Amino acid sequence: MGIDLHVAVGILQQGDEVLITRRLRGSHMGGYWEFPGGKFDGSETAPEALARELREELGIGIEPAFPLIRLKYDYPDRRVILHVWRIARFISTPRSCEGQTLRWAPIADLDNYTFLPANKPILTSIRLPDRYGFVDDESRDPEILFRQLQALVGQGIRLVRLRASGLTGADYRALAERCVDYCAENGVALLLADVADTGSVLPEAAGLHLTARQLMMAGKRPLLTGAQKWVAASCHNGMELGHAERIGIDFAVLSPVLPTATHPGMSALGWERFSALVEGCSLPVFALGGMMPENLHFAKFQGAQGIAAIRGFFAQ
Ligand SMILES: Nc1nc2c([nH]c(=O)n2[C@H]2C[C@H](O)[C@@H](COP(=O)(O)OP(=O)(O)OP(=O)(O)O)O2)c(=O)[nH]1
Ligand SMILES: [Mg+2]
Repeated sequence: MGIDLHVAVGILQQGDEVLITRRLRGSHMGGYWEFPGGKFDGSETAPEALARELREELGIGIEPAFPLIRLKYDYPDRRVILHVWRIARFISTPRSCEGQTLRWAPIADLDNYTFLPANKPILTSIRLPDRYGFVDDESRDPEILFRQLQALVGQGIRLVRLRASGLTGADYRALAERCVDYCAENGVALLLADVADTGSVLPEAAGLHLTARQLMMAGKRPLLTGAQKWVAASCHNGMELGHAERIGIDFAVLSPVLPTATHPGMSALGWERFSALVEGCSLPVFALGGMMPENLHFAKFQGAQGIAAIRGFFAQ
């Protein structure tokens, strides 16, 4: 395949709506919906290409916020590398400068549009928050675990993994039932631990989070019934990330990024390695291991969707 085609893509959001555009018939992949943007010119950086493309296509001036996701996709005739950025602010009202259809679409309705086939991870990334909290205590006490969930939700966390490694079978299921109800009332997406343990609770939850071991044993993405479920996976290296991507996992958590008190013996990846691994993977990836709220902004510039933590969200 020819050279890699670098493309800058901008996500403009107002309230619950994002700006989508429809590719002109006659262009590469004409008729599909996409996000505004276009190819890098010469030695432009992503923010430079984005500023120029959005001026040309929408007639607006922009201030980029941070990189949301970077991904690679092979079309039959070309490989594209999409550099997707969130836009912090824009000046003047976006209008169609090239005859393309523009629409402010509610994020909840994006599945109703036929997007370019490369865009699936972008849609996941837009829907995901930038903080992922784990309920994870060695404790076997469901009360303690439930209070951990309440505390995470109290911190504004809207995506939670119910790991509860000390509980199995009916005990885990009973806790999961309680947590699913609480999360539904509070607008929180709850990911459960294991299909075997969750049974009838699973359709009520937002999805599943697989351990690295479960991931590597899975020959395909677990099929979940119900509207728009997520399957996430824990990864520690490029092989696991690659497998997650191949079997259609929606997003990953990569760890340990920094040394942690909970896994003192384990050697940390460090940000440089984290960044390189994320660059080789086209899924949204959360950074886990020693994460504190103040790491969030930096993590995004290292390619992360955001940060995941067990205790870090409660640091003083
Ligand atoms: N703008 C944009 N391009 C995308 C998205 N997803 C995706 O696969 N692409 C691909 C399609 C195209 O092959 C490539 C963008 O190239 P393009 O032809 O639109 O580039 P451009 O805006 O500079 O257009 P032109 O100057 O060639 O007319 O990236 C997306 O969401 N937005
Ligand atoms: Mg374009």
